[in-house]
Amino acid sequence: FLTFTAGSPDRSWSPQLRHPQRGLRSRLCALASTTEENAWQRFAEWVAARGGDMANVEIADIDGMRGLVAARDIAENTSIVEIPLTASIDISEPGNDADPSAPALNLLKFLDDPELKPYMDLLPGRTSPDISRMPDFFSEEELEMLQCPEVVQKTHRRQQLCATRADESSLDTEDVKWALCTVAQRAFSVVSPIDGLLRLLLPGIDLFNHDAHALHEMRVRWTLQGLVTATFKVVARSPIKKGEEIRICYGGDPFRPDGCGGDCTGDMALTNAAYLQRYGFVDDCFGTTMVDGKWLVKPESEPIRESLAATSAEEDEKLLSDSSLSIPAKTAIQFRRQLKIALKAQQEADALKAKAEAAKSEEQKQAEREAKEKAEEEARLKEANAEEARRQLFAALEEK
Ligand SMILES: C[S@@+](CC[C@H](N)C(=O)[O-])C[C@H]1O[C@@H](n2cnc3c(N)ncnc32)[C@H](O)[C@@H]1O
Repeated sequence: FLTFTAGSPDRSWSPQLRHPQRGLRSRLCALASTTEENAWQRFAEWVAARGGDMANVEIADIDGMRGLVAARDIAENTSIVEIPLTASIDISEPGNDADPSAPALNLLKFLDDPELKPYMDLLPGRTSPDISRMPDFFSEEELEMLQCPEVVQKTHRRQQLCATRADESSLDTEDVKWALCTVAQRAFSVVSPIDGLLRLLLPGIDLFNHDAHALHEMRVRWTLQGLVTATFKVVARSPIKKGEEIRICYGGDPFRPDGCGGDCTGDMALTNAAYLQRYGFVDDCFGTTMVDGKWLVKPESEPIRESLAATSAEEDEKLLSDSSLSIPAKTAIQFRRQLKIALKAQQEADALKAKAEAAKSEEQKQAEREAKEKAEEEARLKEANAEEARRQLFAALEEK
């Protein structure tokens, strides 16, 4: 692992907004004298001053991607990072939960708050790989390369929303898109016992990269100390050695306890369409492939299947060996290749299942039908008993 060292500043990690009212030009000049290393140190000190604890980790460049590595050995079941609610940045827009542009506009308002500078200085900027891989920044040609009309349509809607909001607020559309993507990648949705649904930036916790197999867990604990407050932490679920990169899982995996147990309808485990649109990358783990496969064989996915047929996974593989591909083009081809792999796997599994079904004798099929009916009858009975118990309880309470 390469930890960030002093050297020429990498401006791509800092927001590059061009709005003259915001005095960003002078801020970008000031940034030219910063280095990743001292930006990290200022950030870690800032988190500590706000009551957070990041002493167990440090920022690093791992094969070209920024993330967190263990600064020391970390024992199982201990906190890796802890951030109190008071160190979070609330970008919620009360009463407007459904509009993704609302927290994005709030992020833009906070961008030049001197109090928050150590955090804002670390946000990946408009030209960083993290942001360039978001479909919102793809050209029309690159969007077509996804071979997925559903994602293209959703991206067009997001682009239109950003253009409208930029127009209404006299902002640059690219800046609103940057903010929308940054919120999608980094903000957490949290249900507060007092305030309901909140959109929070959790400085430090948003530096963990994704691994579908990661065991480490994000937890929140609400407490009443005069005021309601909370602590957000990432807890080690296996021992971690100093220098190891630490990741968390962004979406459920069907095989994890919080996943769907192998019959996912996509509510818990994310599809690659969701990974791409929220985070700008493609996940090739087995669980995501399975969830993609189930999504892609559905009748309503016919337009996607037709579009994917334009090239084969093998052709896509060959295209990916071209080192001159732009970041968006590479991301788009990785995406469509992964969908083809998932679709083929699901179709083959379904064909095998159908063949096994056809090979069953009439007696076997009859026995299975009877077992299914029996199980359904038992479930109905159980529910009826529970309902009766509830009814009796309410009747007894009413009598009292
Ligand atoms: C919450 S941030 C994580 C920290 C981020 N890498 C940084 O430097 O600030 C999420 C973003 O990190 C990148 N990322 C995280 N995990 C990744 C993975 N497994 N593959 C590719 N990119 C990943 C993506 O750009 C994603 O949107």
